[in-house]
Amino acid sequence: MARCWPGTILFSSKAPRKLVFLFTLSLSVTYLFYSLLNCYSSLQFPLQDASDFLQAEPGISPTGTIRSASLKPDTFSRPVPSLPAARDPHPARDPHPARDTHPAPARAAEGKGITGSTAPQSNQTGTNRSSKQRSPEQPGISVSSADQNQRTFLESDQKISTVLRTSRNVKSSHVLSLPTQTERDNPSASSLQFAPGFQSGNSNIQPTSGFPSSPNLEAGHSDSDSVPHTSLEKFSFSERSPIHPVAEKSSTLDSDPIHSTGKFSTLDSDPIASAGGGVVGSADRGASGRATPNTSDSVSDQQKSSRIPSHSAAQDLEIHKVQTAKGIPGDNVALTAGFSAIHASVRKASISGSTEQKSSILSGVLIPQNISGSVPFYSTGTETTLGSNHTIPTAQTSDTWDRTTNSTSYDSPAQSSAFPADNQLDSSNVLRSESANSRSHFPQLFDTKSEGPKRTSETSTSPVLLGSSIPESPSGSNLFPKGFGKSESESLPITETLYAADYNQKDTTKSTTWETTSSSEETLGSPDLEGDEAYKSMRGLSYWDRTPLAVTEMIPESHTGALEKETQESSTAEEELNRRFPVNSTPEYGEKKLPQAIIIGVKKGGTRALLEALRAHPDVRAVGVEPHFFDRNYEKGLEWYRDLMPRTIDGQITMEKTPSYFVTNEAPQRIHSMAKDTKLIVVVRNPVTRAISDYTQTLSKKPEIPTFEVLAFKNRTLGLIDASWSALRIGIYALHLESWMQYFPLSQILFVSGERLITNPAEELAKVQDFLGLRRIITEKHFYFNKTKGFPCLKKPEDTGAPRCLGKSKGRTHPKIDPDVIQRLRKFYKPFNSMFYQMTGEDFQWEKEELES
Ligand SMILES: Nc1ncnc2c1ncn2[C@@H]1O[C@H](COP(=O)(O)OS(=O)(=O)O)[C@@H](OP(=O)(O)O)[C@H]1O
Repeated sequence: MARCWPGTILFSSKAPRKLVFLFTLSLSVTYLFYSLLNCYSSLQFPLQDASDFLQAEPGISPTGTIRSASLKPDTFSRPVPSLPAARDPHPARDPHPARDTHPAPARAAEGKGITGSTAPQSNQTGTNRSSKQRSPEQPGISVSSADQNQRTFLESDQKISTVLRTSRNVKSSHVLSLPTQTERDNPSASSLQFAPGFQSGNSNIQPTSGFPSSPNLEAGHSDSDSVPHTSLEKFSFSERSPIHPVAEKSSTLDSDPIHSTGKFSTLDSDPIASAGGGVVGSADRGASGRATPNTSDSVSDQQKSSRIPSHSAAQDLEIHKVQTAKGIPGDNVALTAGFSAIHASVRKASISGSTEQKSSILSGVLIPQNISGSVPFYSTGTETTLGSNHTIPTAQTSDTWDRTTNSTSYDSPAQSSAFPADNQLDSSNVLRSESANSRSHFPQLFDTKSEGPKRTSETSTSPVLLGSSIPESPSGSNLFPKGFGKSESESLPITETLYAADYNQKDTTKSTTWETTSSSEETLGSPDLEGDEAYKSMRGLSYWDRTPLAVTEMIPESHTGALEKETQESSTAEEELNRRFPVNSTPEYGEKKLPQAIIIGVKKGGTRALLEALRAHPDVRAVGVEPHFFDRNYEKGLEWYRDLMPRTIDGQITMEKTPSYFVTNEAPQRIHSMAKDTKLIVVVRNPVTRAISDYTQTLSKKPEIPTFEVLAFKNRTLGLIDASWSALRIGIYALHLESWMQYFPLSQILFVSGERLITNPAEELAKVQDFLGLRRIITEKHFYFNKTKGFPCLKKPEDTGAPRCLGKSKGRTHPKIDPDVIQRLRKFYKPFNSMFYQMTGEDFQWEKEELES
């Protein structure tokens, strides 16, 4: 050390002392100068603690329960990444850029037809922008947020904070702040303290004036109450309404957040799987009243397990024990509130986060074990098969409007039974779903071309949560699940193994054996139309009836050649009809355009009924079958797609419907890339009924499949719902919607109630016509309720031709499902439904309907 000091050398020389002194002095001064300079630099860039990157965002909540944060402006040299309004967040990066998107704007000037006008033209921050059905003035949940309809992702090396979304009339922000490494290593540290309300099972729920569209909600209640608003000091997302300060005093969810009698709900029981009272009816179609053959649960859980490889029953049991020991019910309220934030966080982490970060985001958020009474458990999961190409060939499909009799009658069969107490829930499914849904945003983790995640060290922690989410101690002393905060290699094997097993075996088995997955029955080229007779009778019907298909509307032979096997087996009735009875009612003029509006979902929601009704509109031209372009046939290119479309003339809009788009990860980006002003319509239906309908469709093709009850559970004994089963997963609408919200403003998406489409089709059609910028031509005069069919059918305004009902593939008799299972599923979906209501600003009243059934 001394040798390095120059003064030592100098002093040992023979130089005069004065010189030596001066030289030493100058060296000292220089040294001092640089030291000071260095010190100054440190003061300028004190990067000691990642939490320093975050600063409270002013003006959100005086109580500080909202932990919205933003980057200190001088922290990074690069600008804070901020998502623009959904209008054009992702400039074209599509392999098939649309050459001619929509000449429709011309029509806008004429005041008819679709235009791009409803796409956000500015960076509006309001949530009810252009939807004619909703106005910004509408009351509803109001949750404070610094940013409306704007997302700001904040990240640092150790903390990720996400401010998420608003919806039409709901201003909200979800903030997720993840623990630092230190916090993870020392879980008992205060850093992972949940806000008092949350920790004690409370959440900062805002009582609101209710949804604008929910006049029938019980007084004093609002579905917004059931929307999970959690407030955590850290590790949380929270929402609160400045206009409902009382919420601070009482803000809890009870087991029935939506229909509880108190002002506020209390999350002190498992909203998903807790004991319920007498139940409540089956999810059978309320309008038909047809016989419902009993399909008893003939396959044991063990049998099912053997068929559906999953994580072991022992693991399930372990979870169960832990939960029981802690008295902790499963909970997906927290999950519901969380998955958006999680989704976004994962997405963000996928861009820049470390592997560990990715892992901690999910497992950390989803397994907050110190939350008494609201601990979600995630066991092993499987990947979903959504968007896969497994379409079961249809032997008896129909999509025509039958000639039937006229009457009006609505039946509403209801059953009830006691719902056994059970505090188990398998939310892993949701997590899997989330993981799956993150695929498109997680390119380095998922190979979207293949069925499973890439087997790289990077991917290993992505499916997260599964194995590593099993709590370490039932005592609650450990705040983190096994593997959390540990090295990647420590926690990885469990995750990797279980995930791989589930993914590669279980779902594949399901999807190939008894799964219809996302496919509906109207795949391009597949026969979903029946009754040539009915069709023949339709020819030449007056304007409001089904627009006769032009010859050009036929699927070109060249197109069908490349279609899937099952779709090649027979042509559609439409094709057949056009072959036999070529019509020239729509001459070969006009041009084929890419669709300006698409019914993107949901499968079994009532999409065919909607499209057929719309096709009665003279300004609508729609391809009769499902092109599946954005999920299965994308590589064929936009010209292929366009060529499928019917010709349109000025003032007409082109439409198609493919319900599986809604659950296809790539679809939002692809449609956005085609035309960002594309209008999207989603017909939604009670997810439980939808699932049964979905199952019924599969059952009609594959009678040998296990019962619904068997398929619905990962482990029925433990009450672990298998949301990886696509029939269930499709119904988590909020999850899927979020993907669309990355690309489209909500004002560009119309949600149609599948239930109201049956009970009041004219009203729904009015909404749709408004949304599409069409004249309100389809009205109640065009519908009648057909008792035989059990559904509304189109009637003729004049005495020509015949009324039309949808074919026999619509309105199948649902099998009778165990009421307990139905109840379990209702509880499972409830928080997701609530979130969906919040996101859309509409209460679809599924819970109310369930109570009444
Ligand atoms: N008017 C009318 N006629 C017949 N059926 C009607 C009608 N309106 C809505 N529905 C409901 O539509 C459900 C089928 O939904 P989809 O057309 O979206 O199914 S598919 O995804 O295209 O296969 C179908 O579901 P199931 O009853 O379970 O078969 C019907 O409930």
